[in-house]
Amino acid sequence: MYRRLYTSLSHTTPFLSLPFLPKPPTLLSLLAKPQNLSTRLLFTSAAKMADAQKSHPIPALEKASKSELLRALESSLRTTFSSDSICPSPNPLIIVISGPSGVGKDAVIRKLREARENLHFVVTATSRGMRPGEVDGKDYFFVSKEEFLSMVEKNELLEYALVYGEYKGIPKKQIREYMAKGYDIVLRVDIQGAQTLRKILKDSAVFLFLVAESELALVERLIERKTESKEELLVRVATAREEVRHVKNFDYVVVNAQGKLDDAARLVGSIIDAEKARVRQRSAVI
Ligand SMILES: Nc1ncnc2c1ncn2[C@@H]1O[C@H](COP(=O)(O)OP(=O)(O)OP(=O)(O)O)[C@@H](O)[C@H]1O
Repeated sequence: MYRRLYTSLSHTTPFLSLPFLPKPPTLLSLLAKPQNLSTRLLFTSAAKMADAQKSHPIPALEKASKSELLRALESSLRTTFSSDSICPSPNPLIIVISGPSGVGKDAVIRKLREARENLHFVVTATSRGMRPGEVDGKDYFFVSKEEFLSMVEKNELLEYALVYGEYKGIPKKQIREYMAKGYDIVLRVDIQGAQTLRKILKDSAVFLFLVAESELALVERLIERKTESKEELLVRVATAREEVRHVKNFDYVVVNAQGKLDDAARLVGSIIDAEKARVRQRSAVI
């Protein structure tokens, strides 16, 4: 092709001797020198290796021990092999788990807590009453409305919201303390909270959206939980329908299908593992 272009140009435009166009390479010149940069580099480093081998011969592989071979390789390369980690340790990660009411956020987090270490599950402060089985300081910090508003006043919360008539908010202090110790942070928020956190944290945190396999499954789950009044149930179901549209603002979507809680928790764990292996790490500052 190159030869054809060169020939046709020099034939059709005789007044142009085309000094800017180099002559096509001859077969001999092709054989004589390496053509591209990588071949040339290979050639050069192979030549260097051959020199090094002459001055520091590497013993026969079948006769030398591993440490003899290591020493010989080191002296050939004129450097020692470092046992330092090749990759720096990953940054502490902030994982935001959200989804419609009753989808299983608490249930998935409970499973995750059993299965993984080095995760800190931020305990949210709330002004709502305690549900049966909940423990203060473990499930939530249950505070009065006045106490909650005082925390807001002192700028102690990363984000807060009024949800179904009750306040919920994330204390900053806990996040800072645990991130300083190298823990990954799990935040459990409703969709409204996730939207606010996205604005504050942008891409420095990873956002997971939990969904049921269908709208029907979600409603059945809420009915079976038996923690809502008729009126609350209606509001939550209507809200959930609207909330599913927000999935596009999240990084990952995890289906928590009926009876498949373990699978959902495992998938969340795999997402955390993948995030820890990212080349460009997220870096959150609170
Ligand atoms: N995969 C699942 N299969 C069956 N039941 C489930 C599954 N996941 C959660 N549940 C049950 O569904 C109900 C709602 O779950 P959970 O309380 O964890 O939801 P939530 O998203 O935290 O709700 P809210 O935002 O209202 O607090 C609970 O009774 C829980 O045990």
